[in-house]
Amino acid sequence: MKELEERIRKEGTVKEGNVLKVDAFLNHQCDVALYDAMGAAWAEHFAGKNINKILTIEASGIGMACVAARHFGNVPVVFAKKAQSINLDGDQYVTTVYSFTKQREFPVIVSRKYLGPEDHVLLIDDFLANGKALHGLIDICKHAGATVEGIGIAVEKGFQGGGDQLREEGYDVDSLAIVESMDPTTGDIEFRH
Ligand SMILES: O=P(O)(O)OC[C@H]1O[C@H](OP(=O)(O)OP(=O)(O)O)[C@H](O)[C@@H]1O
Ligand SMILES: O=c1[nH]c(=O)c2nc[nH]c2[nH]1
Repeated sequence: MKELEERIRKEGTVKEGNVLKVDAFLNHQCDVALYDAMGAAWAEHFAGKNINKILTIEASGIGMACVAARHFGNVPVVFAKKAQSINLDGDQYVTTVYSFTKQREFPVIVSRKYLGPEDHVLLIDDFLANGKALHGLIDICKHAGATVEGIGIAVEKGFQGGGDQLREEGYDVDSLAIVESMDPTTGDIEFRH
């Protein structure tokens, strides 16, 4: 998606440790018009798929998933929680995911009330790096008997391999920008086309 690539080039910064910082518009300060264009792009890619729910993971996926839902007939958005809470009741699907930015494992929790065998799910997230978060969400869908219809990602870091692994596993992954390489010394970013 040209608009997203341009924003990454203009406002993104490359940090040591394979970190691309895009918090000026994507995952701290949120450009809602950009989110809307991203939602439209995913809706075009997944047109014809019977999607009745969007599943994401806190925190950064939530905003863009909610805006994207407007392009999928206002389907409900469920976000997996990364901590137990007294506000979470009843039966839950639970798995564990290693967080790329926080560098530790988190429980990933979805209430059984909000995901089941009747669900045809679009997974959405801001970043796809090693694929840990997505595999956690897929794991939860498997436990729930839900069908994963596709995966919509804003920024995939192609060089970390998580996206290609998911494609090899047969998932339809639509990443709106795929970073093929990035250099923290020069700040250069190359995209895959
Ligand atoms: O493909 P992966 O290697 O799993 O990396 C991608 C995940 O990393 C980030 O989550 P993180 O837990 O780092 O932070 P967040 O709270 O900002 O969503 C991002 O939001 C994705 O969920
Ligand atoms: O802001 C972010 N930048 C990244 O490079 C990244 N990788 C996973 N999750 C990420 N979030």
